[in-house]
Amino acid sequence: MMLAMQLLRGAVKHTGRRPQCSVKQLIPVVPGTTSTSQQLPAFRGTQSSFCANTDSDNPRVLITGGLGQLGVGLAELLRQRFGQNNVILSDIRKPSYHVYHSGPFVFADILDLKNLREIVVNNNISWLVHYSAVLSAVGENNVAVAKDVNITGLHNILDIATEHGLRVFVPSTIGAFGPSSPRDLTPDLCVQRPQTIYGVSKVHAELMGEYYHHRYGLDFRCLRYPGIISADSQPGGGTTDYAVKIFHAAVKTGSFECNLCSGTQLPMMYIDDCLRATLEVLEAPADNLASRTYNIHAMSFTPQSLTQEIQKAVPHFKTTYDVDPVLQAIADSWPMALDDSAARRDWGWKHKYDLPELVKTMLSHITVSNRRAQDF
Ligand SMILES: NC(=O)C1=CN([C@@H]2O[C@H](COP(=O)(O)OP(=O)(O)OC[C@H]3O[C@@H](n4cnc5c(N)ncnc54)[C@H](O)[C@@H]3O)[C@@H](O)[C@H]2O)C=CC1
Ligand SMILES: CC(=O)[C@H](N)C(=O)O
Repeated sequence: MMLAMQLLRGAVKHTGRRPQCSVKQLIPVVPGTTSTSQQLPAFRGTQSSFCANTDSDNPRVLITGGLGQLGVGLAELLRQRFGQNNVILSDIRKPSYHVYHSGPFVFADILDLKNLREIVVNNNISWLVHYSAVLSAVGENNVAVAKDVNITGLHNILDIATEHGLRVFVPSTIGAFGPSSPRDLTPDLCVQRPQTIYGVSKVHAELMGEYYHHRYGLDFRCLRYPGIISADSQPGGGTTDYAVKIFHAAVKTGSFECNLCSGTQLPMMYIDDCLRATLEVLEAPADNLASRTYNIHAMSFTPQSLTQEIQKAVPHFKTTYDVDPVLQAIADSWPMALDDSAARRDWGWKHKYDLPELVKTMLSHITVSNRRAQDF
C-alpha cells in the first residue's frame, strides 16, 4: 500500500495534475485491510492499478442503505445493465429471502469506516450509491440518529470514495430547500435554509460533495429527488409518504386518512423515473455536467388532486384529513415544483410518468400484487 501511495504521489507530481483518485496527502493513512468473508464474486474485468475504474463500462457498484424504498429497485436496474454480480446491495438490516437470493448482499454500517473500507477494497468497488439516510419525519423524532447517519455517515462515504477514486452518487431532496427558498419552480441555485435536520444534513451533503469535487477531484454526483412513489416498496418515514399509502388504501379499503392538508402541493415522481435518472446521471460524461447537483422534476399534485385522479378509476374512493402539524409545517416549507431545466439541458433528463400515468400504473401494480397474495 505504501509503495502504491508513493508511486501515485510521484505520478501526480510528474503530470502536475490533480489526482483523480487518491488524496493521501489530505486523508489519514489508510490502515491495512484484512481479508474477510465480505468478499463477493469477482469482477469480470481485470484491474491492477491502485485506482478503481470509474468509467461507465464495467463498474462495480456498492449501494448503501439498499433495503429502503429505493435501493432494491436500483439494484435491479443496475444489475440488468452491469451484471448481477457487479452490483452489491448493503444495509444494516436483514434482507428478505427474495432480495438475498437476487444478487450479492453484505452488511454495511456507514458509521463503521473500517468495515466500509474493507467492502470497497475487497470487492473492487468503483461506484458508490449512497442511499443510507434518516428521512424527514423520522429525523425530526430522532435528531441525534439523523445527525449520525446523515452527517457522520456521509463524511465516511466521501472519505472512502476519495481515498479509492470512486464515482459517488448521493441523493438530495426537495427537503434541502426551506421556507425562504422560492417555492414555485425552485431553481438549482437559490437560498437553502431548511428547517429539518434531514434538510440541513442534505444541504451539508450537497456542499461537502461539491467541495470534495473541487478540492480533491472526487467524482461526486447528486440529484435532488422529489417525493418518490413506488408500489412494491414501502416509504421509510418521510413527509411525502402519504402519496404511497393512499394507493394501497384505495385498493384495499376504498378510503384514506391523509396527514397533510388537501391543498398541499409537492413535487413527486414515480420510482422508475427516479431510478432511471440516477443511472443516467451516473453514466453521463463528466464534461456534460456543468454542475454536480441537479434538481429533477416530473409532476406536482395535492392530496385533493391525487384523490380526484384516483377516483377516475375507483369512483367510491374517499380521502379524509387528520393533519399532523409537524408534517404539515415541513411540507409547507418545501417547494411546490422544481425547475429542472439544467438537468434536461446537460444530460438529457426527461420524465415519462405524469399524474394520470402514475395513478394508472400504481393502481394496476397494487391490484395485481393483492390478487397474487390472495391466491396464496
Ligand atoms: N424516498 C423518497 O421519497 C426520497 C428519497 N431520497 C433519498 O434517497 C435515499 C434513499 O431513500 P429511501 O430508500 O426512501 O430511504 P429509506 O428510509 O427507505 O431507507 C434508508 C435505508 O438506510 C438504512 N440505514 C439507516 N442507518 C444506516 C446505517 N448506519 N448504515 C447503513 N444503512 C443505514 C436503513 O436501514 C434503510 O434501509 C435517501 O438518501 C433519501 O434521503 C430523497 C428524496 C426523496
Ligand atoms: C422528499 C423526501 O426526501 C422524503 N420522501 C421525505 O418526505 O422525507
